[in-house]
Amino acid sequence: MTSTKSPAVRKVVESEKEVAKQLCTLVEHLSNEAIEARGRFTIGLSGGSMAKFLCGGLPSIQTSWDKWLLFFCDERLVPFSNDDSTYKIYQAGLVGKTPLKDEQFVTINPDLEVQAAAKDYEEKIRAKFPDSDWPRFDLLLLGMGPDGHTASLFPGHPLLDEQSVWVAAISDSPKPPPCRVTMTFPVINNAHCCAFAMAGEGKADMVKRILGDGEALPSGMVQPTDGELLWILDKSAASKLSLPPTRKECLSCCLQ
Ligand SMILES: O=C1O[C@H](COP(=O)(O)O)[C@@H](O)[C@H](O)[C@H]1O
Repeated sequence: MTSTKSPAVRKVVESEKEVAKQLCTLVEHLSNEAIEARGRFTIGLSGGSMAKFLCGGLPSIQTSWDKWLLFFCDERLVPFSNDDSTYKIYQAGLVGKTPLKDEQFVTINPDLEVQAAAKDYEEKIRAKFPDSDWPRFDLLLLGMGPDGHTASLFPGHPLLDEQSVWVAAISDSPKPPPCRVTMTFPVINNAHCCAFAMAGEGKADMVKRILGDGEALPSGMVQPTDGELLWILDKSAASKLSLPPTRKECLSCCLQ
């Protein structure tokens, strides 16, 4: 990994619908770029509102779907039949509605206990990134909780300092369900691109604390060392930022 950090590109749009549209345009652009450059597209998904943005818009994009490999930035350790399962949401929202097949999702094994599930998930990722010290995902899509958490990396939690594993187990998540697995910061910050997307007034205070005041909360610790960082916000989520600039020279091609 190199040590240059990219400044965040902030894109502020009118509405939640526009956030989803911008996000799906970004995914389309980066998937085609990655497939052309590296022959495949490796994307990490998040749960919560991110799943709604993507499941609505991705079915209409133009991409070589058979070249996609989909991972989870974090996943809740519950059966795939449980409504808390992030895989369940994407499976229902994308398989059958796009040409994506179940086999293209790299999923956790929800039958394992949490430490074993993290180890197993790391091995599955390692198999797709052989001979790598750290995996280099094309795109990691991240959400931000009201406490500033991202993936399953929560404020004040010892996992924020985890530097040795690709995937960590958490059994005391402050947000239910308590048992989850999560990518760690060295993995997240080694991606070609990390993108946050969010909408609504409920995100505004935390957006200001992180992007405006620079507080070192987990979402603010997403700083790719040699990649792009993008925050797509609607007007309400950006409403407490005094000046929401967009750095036009970067990623502008796909975010008009
Ligand atoms: O629990 C989780 O929360 C975050 C944020 O969710 P949101 O609905 O506020 O966007 C999500 O990114 C993460 O994947 C999930 O496990």
